[in-house]
Amino acid sequence: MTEAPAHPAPALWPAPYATGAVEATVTVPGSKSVTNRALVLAALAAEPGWLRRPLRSRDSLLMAEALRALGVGIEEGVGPDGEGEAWRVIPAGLHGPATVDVGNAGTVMRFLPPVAALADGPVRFDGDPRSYERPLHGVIDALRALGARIDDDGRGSLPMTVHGGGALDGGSVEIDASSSSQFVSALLLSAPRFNQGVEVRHVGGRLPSMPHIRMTVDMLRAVGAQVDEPETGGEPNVWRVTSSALLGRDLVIEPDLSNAQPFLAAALITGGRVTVRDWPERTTQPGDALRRIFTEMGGACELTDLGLTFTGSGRIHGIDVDLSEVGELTPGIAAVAALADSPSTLRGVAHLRLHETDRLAALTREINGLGGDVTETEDGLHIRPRTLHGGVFHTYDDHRMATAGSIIGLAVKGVDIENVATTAKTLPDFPAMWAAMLGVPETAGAES
Ligand SMILES: O=C(O)C1=C[C@@H](OP(=O)(O)O)[C@@H](O)[C@H](O)C1
Ligand SMILES: C=C(OP(=O)(O)O)C(=O)O
Repeated sequence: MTEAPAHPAPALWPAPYATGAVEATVTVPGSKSVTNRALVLAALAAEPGWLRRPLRSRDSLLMAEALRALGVGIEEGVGPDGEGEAWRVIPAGLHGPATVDVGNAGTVMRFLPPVAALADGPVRFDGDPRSYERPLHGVIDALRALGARIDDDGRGSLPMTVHGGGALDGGSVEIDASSSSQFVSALLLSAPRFNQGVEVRHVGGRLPSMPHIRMTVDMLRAVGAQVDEPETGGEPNVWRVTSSALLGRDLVIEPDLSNAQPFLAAALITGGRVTVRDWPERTTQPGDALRRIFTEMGGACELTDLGLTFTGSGRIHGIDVDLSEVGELTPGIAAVAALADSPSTLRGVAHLRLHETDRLAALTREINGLGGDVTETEDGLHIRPRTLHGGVFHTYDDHRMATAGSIIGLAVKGVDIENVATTAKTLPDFPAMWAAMLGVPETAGAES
């Protein structure tokens, strides 16, 4: 985690305080994880495809821009049925030289180097300062073992150049993906285009974010790839993808259930009722676990034809929970836990120290800055609820820190979120959506 910036003065957004029970119905934009996988798979397909209701945010636009730089056609417009936004993806030969800005998007920095290895020239990868600190060695080492040439000046991280050779051998590789499941997803997504496909064997400590690997496998199968994996009878910690052509599909992107979290939390915290439209009946998104986790923290949910309705009970309970599978939900759960009637222990998320910021340190510092009592453990947080007071909640360029602070602001007067605009990484309209949920005017400071 970088120090909270002292100069220039950060833009502050007064987080709206909820004066009563929140009653709202919300449409949450498309999933970042599904959109960015769909873009990669469509770009590697043998025929054009459609993405309907894609997420339009910093992370997905960086992915689209990078694929365009490699020669892929991506036309943004409305779908053939005239309903909502749809992007047409037209695969083409992948060309270098090209440059890719990954921003601070894990999906872009991990999923695209294998695609770049298939290009016919050098592809330079660079990004935000934080992207230099996020682990990438799993992808770099694996690609080298599979036949790619990569110049990273020996750092094992960004910036780097992938010298695409027009094709990649592929084959068997061992990786330690305990610091990010995205290493596995990255290799699997491009593997149908490797000459020999791939066999990825994870050999390190516990693999986090398993639902995201399931999402990768499901989406590969949906475009015709043949995948063997542990959960359908394969060897533990081994994934195999066969070399094959991929279909161009017409895919409707699910709403981002992790970005639904603050809205469901609003119902939980205020004893209100919030419906998130179009919640999928079946999904690999980790956000689906909120149904169980938030119910345990106080409240009830119901899945109907309209979506998921969560009703708060007026009480918020602490929770002892392993979040290893659903790490990206941790900031929002920590925020709710800080307002609960009993302590919480959040476990299994040591790898969050390598996310957009060191999320364990950032949550501890910012909740304690409002009068909270949070301690870091080896693999998570221990949160003892205290009466909180207003103050500045710093976000460290982390979208989920901004939404976590906003959750606390619903119950605590005078919380100012520094740089709420960082939510643009995955949810650019967050301040307006939050104000609309509460029926209040959008406040200043949100636009900078
Ligand atoms: O594959 C994906 O789309 C993601 C995987 C997870 O990464 P880690 O396994 O690095 O936590 C998750 O936290 C991230 O938000 C999105
Ligand atoms: C960890 C996250 O993002 P990324 O895809 O950049 O890893 C996240 O969105 O919580």
